[in-house]
Order: sequence, then structure tokens, then C-alpha cells
Amino acid sequence: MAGSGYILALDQGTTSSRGIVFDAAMRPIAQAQEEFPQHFPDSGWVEHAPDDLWQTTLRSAQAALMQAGVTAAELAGIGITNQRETTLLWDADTGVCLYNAIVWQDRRTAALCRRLRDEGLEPLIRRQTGLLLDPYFSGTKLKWLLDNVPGARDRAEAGKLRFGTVDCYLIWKLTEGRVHATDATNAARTMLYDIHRGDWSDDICAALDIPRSLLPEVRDCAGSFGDTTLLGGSVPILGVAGDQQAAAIGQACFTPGMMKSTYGTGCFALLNTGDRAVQSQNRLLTTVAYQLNGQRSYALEGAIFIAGAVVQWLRDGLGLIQRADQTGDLAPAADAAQDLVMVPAFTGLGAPYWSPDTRGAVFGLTRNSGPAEFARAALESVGLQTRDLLEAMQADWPECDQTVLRVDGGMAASDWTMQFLADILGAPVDRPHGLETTALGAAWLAGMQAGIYPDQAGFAARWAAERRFAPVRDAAWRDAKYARWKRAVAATMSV
Ligand SMILES: Nc1ncnc2c1ncn2[C@@H]1O[C@H](COP(=O)(O)OP(=O)(O)O)[C@@H](O)[C@H]1O
Ligand SMILES: O=P(O)(O)OC[C@H](O)CO
Repeated sequence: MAGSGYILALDQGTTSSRGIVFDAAMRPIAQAQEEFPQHFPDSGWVEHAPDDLWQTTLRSAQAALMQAGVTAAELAGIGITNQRETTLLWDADTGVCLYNAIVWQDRRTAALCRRLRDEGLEPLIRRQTGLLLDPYFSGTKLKWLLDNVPGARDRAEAGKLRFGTVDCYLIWKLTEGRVHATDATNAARTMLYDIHRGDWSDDICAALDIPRSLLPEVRDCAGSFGDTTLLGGSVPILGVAGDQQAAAIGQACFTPGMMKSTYGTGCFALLNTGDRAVQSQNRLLTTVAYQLNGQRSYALEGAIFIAGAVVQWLRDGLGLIQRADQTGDLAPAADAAQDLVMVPAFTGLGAPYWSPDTRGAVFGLTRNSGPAEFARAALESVGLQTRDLLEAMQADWPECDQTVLRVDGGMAASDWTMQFLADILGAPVDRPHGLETTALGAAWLAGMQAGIYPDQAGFAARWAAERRFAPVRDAAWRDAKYARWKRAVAATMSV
């Protein structure tokens, strides 16, 4: 029986799983986190052991509850948020996965994607799913599993297997095989889901040879996803959203024109476009922002692969700093006469360039270039890449007079970077209290569904900026700086 006013958010990410307990006032009161191994069985391949995803999630849920002193009976519900696109395939009777989870970063289907593009499949995919034909998404990963795991295709055709993204797998495990469901935001990342009709695409499934019996039921982000009895009592799962969408929800980006940008290892920006699914002409993704009461809201999404990771590189690769936050002292001390430009294309460039083979570069080096200049260029590269995304978003949706950018993620703690971001965008940047917006988004979905948290308007009204960074530089500075960046990117891509 659901009890009083606590919500458990489960945040299953690429490198760790977290459980966070929120109280009735939506304050996080306890958190537990567990990392798990990454598997790289071949060049460009990235896998997770399904049992690691499940056990670290379960253990961090139990540990967070223990720490909070909250029992299952006191939980009003569970909200799940997750690394998106990562693909699992399991036996419908035993729940045993046929293979490791193929992670969103995995590039093993690059050649398959090229072949499908040559066969002319991309326009259909773009039209129906809002995505690009890229190994990033689940569709070709699932096809790979069916084509490469011995016996998989026969068992799939006999209706004996189930596919899911991580949310779906966790729901299956938590409900002990009673519920095979996902939410619209996760479905939207599979490359198999028609985001306009709100249903799996028979055309794409046919093109990829994917039996429909594998696919989960797609539900609203707030709704019933079954109950779990594995935490010491029966608790309903009431909220589900992919992690980037959950961050947009946690940031209360509920009206068209509102945008959030999450600065973790990489950066993911989502711009709410309301009930209009804006088709990008600039290689951004169109995706479901959230679905509530059967109503879909859409977003334009831009993904940058390297944001906080460039700071990690200064620390671990170059040894220029010991801690990430030292960049905040170094950057302002950089020689103003030197203007280093760093293009951190360590793993290629994401949106809007989508250039997987480009590698990084630094321009403008002198004999005096040192840690401070490198730190400044590294932090600036994050703001400059964000401007690339905003330029693409504005070109895709010119009628949007975009005014609000809300930031979160670990790197949003860097005041220097956030000020530079405001300056290079020529627009204010708002940073909320607490940068854990992803878990908050999942918790709010569940708590709102349970009736203990405010509705959308009430939740949005509670959002408060801890700090607003207002631009202090003029347009001439901004344009010159950005023009230099564009030249540096073009040069890097040409090498
Ligand atoms: N004060 C800071 N200045 C610059 N970068 C920072 C700062 N604090 C954290 N970071 C960067 O932010 C990233 C961590 O953010 P986090 O949201 O925890 O990432 P993820 O969830 O992707 O692991 C790291 O890459 C780190 O280098
Ligand atoms: O687990 P994260 O925070 O790196 O997020 C991964 C994204 O959902 C991938 O699309």
C-alpha cells in the first residue's frame, strides 16, 4: 500500500546507477551511487553487463532508502530515468538477456547504417522518427543482435524474446516480468518509433526485419508502470523518462522556447518546441520532450560529445590540473594577448557537424602558451559548441525568439564557463539551485502522478535560479570570437 510522502528516483546512467530519495517537499534527502564496469570488446564497441545495470540500480535504491530511513511503505512511488538508446534483448520466460547491453556510444553498426543509407532508408527515418540514421540509436543495435546472436532471430519470430531500452529492462526486472513497457521519450530514441503518430513504425520495423512482438507498450511519462515488491513492500512505478528529457522536465522547460543544456561528460541541449515537431534542416534531432495525459510535447535536441570531458583531459591526459574546479582560477589568469582556440573533437564532432572522423586541434599556440591558456580555451570550447547548437536551433525554428537557457550538470558549477556561455550567446544563462535536475524530473513525474507533488504549473512556479549570468560583452566581441571558432572548426575538419 502506498504510504506517505516520499519518492524514490532511480537514475541509471552510462557509468553509474543512483538512487535518490525525495521528501514531500521535493528535497533530495538521501542518495546512493554505484559505478559499474564498461566493456570494450572491440574497437568502437561499448557494452554493459545487464546484471550490473540491474544490481547496481537495486543496491543503490536499497542503500538510499536505508540512508533516508524510509521504508517501502512510506514511498508514494518510483520514478525512473536512464541512459537512453542502450539496447537489451531478453528471454520472455526467464528474463535472461541473450547478450550484453549495447551502449548508446557503440559504433558497431556504422557499416550497416551506411548500407541502409545507400539503400535510401534515411528520409523515412528522418520523417517518422525525427532522428538520423546513425549507430547511436537502438534500431540497428537490435537488428545486430537478431542477426548475430545464434538463434535470436528464430526465437524472436516465435515471440519468445523482448526488447527494451534500460528503463524498460528495469521495469521488467522490478515487476518480475509482469510489465513490458517503456515511455514515449525512450521510445523516441529507438529509431523504430513514429513520433508523430505515437506508435511503432511498421515501415521501419519491416526495413530492419524487426518483429513487432519484441517491442514494449509505450506509455505516458507519468502513469502506471506496475508495482515492485523487491524493496520490502509493494511500491508503484509512476514516472519514466530518458535522462535528457528528465533534465528538461526537472528544469521545468514546459513552454515552447525554453531550453536546457546539461553539462556532464558531454552536453545535451533540448529546446521545447511545444506541440510542433520541428523537422531540423541543420542535423539536430527532433524528439519527444515528454508525453503527459496522451499529449506529446516535442523538442529539438543537440548533442555535443565533449564538454566536461575536455576538463578531464586537462587533468588526466595533460596533468595540467589536479581538480576540475582549478580551471576556474586558471582561465581568468590566461594571457589576454593569446587567443587559443581548442576544438575538442576527441571522438569526432556531434551536432550540428556529425563528423565522426574529425579529431581535435588547438590553434594559436605560442611559446608562452601554458596551463592557463589551455584551461581558458578548454572552457571556451564548451560555450562555443553550445552556440553552434543554438545557431542551428534558431535556423530550424526562426519564429522562436528563444530567451531562456537553463543549465545543469557537473560543469554548470563552473562560474567562469557559465559567464563565458552568456557572453558568447549574448543571452542570459540561468542556473538553478541544485544541479541534480535529472533525478528531480523523474521524481516529479512519479510524485505528480501519486498526487503528492504539484501539477505542471505549480512545479514550474517553484523553479528558482540560484544565479543568472547576464552577458557583459558586446556583439562585436561575440561575433569576432565566434567567427574565429567557425574557422577553427572548418580547418580541423579539413585535416
Ligand atoms: N568546477 C568545474 N569546472 C569545470 N568542469 C567541471 C567542474 N566540476 C565538474 N566539472 C566537469 O563536469 C563533469 C562532471 O559532471 P557530471 O554531471 O557529474 O558528469 P557525468 O554525469 O557525465 O559523469 C566532469 O567532466 C568534470 O570535468
Ligand atoms: O548517462 P548519460 O548521462 O551520459 O546520458 C546518456 C544519454 O542519455 C545518451 O543519449
